[in-house]
Amino acid sequence: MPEFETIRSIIDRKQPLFDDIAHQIWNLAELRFEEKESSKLLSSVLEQEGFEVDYNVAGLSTAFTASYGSGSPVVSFLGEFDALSQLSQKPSISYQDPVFEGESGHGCGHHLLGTGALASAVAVRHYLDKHQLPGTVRFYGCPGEEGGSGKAFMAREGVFDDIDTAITWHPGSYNSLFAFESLANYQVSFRFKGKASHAAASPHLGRSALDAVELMNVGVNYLREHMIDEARVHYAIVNSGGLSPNVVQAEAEVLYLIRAPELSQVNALYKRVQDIAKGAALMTETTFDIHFEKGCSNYVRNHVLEEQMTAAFQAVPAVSYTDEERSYAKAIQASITEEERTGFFKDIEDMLPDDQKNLLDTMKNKDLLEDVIPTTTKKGKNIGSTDVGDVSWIAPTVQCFTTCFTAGTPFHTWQMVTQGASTAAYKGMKQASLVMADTAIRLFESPELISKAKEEHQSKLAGKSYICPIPKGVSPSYVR
Ligand SMILES: Nc1ccc(C(=O)N[C@@H](CCC(=O)O)C(=O)O)cc1
Repeated sequence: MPEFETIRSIIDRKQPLFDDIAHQIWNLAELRFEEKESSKLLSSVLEQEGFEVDYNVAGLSTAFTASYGSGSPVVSFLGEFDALSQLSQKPSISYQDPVFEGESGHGCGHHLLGTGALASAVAVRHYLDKHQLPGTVRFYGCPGEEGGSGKAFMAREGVFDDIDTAITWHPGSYNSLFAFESLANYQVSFRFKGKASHAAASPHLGRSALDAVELMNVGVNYLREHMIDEARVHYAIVNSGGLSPNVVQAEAEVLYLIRAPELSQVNALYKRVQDIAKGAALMTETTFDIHFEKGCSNYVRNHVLEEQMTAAFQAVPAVSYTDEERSYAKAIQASITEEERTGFFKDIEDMLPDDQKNLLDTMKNKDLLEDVIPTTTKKGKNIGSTDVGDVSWIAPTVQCFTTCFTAGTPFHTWQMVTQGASTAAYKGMKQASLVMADTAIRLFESPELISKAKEEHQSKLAGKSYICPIPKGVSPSYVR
């Protein structure tokens, strides 16, 4: 069993630095694959801690790895640090107010995610030294999770091939294992070309690419009734062909995100969406080409590792909040709708084991949930997609959520951005660091757990092996 006090004292000593790094990344709010400064901040801490750092990993300028120690086992932590566009927001307030209108913000807490995972790697590095434990601890600086699937690009180049396990977390509004599967997806754009013309004088000579986009979307909307319930297809018109209604739009582009529980199902849907695009082109006498942006795999859970993380959660004391933190959480609650809050607690109810549903009664009165929510091995609800899925196909992977935000805070909102800079969020980050470090040390101390986790992994994959959903030759796409 890990000496929890050792882990805690390492992290305690360095926590002011970690909080400062997270806060700087929050301020930078760099978008996918452009996280130059954020990546540098994290890698420089690891360099100072004696890790060997590789930059430009997999040809991505903001991806890096940092390793400490040698030989096996190789226990890794995954850290993200990208922000979301259009979510600029002032810190620690309870109303929407951007710092700079239209700029980016950390609406998914990745400033905490990357820094919290880094703190675990640092703690484990010192712990290994102190206890003379063999093996390698590695931190993966993973850019572009949002709409970029940076980890899938890294996986395509074999960057994760020698790891034994991967550990990560995600900031959230409760403490628990990440007890969900996630959806595999493809992100693909369809660029239609038509012919410009004067829309009043010679409309008969024009062929509208925008019409093609609209017809394609209508076609896909009819497809929805005839696809599996768990699938999701969304689109954004990223080029509507211009701002003049009196010019027939000669070009237009629509970006699709196609999701399903398995990549094979995504692929089948993708073929049907392509047929719809062909139909739209035929109807409008336009042409189109396809630009494959990225894809990611579904997340494979590992219960052997989850058991260790559950034990780690029990070793870490519950966070206590100040009156000020509680009243801030309450103030944010005022901006969260009844439906959002009800849905949030319904999700927790679904997650709880049948004989522990009563835990919900006390939680329902709270804004900041310090409780650890027990989970089961049953399939959780659909939470979207994550490129952690790709890593989970390569090696046994485990993740948790910790409470960083008030109950019911929806992801990708100004509420998440503003709370991301609050002291309660940093407490959640620290709790995650402690849980992840404790989990990792359990694996270093009992490598047979890794063998068991690998057996489970092999049996879950049932003979299949990882195939990167992103074809060779596709390069990462930036936010437009
Ligand atoms: N623990 C989480 C992991 C991922 C997400 C999330 O929102 N992911 C994006 C990723 C989309 C993508 O694959 O590009 C999504 O599902 O829309 C949310 C919580």
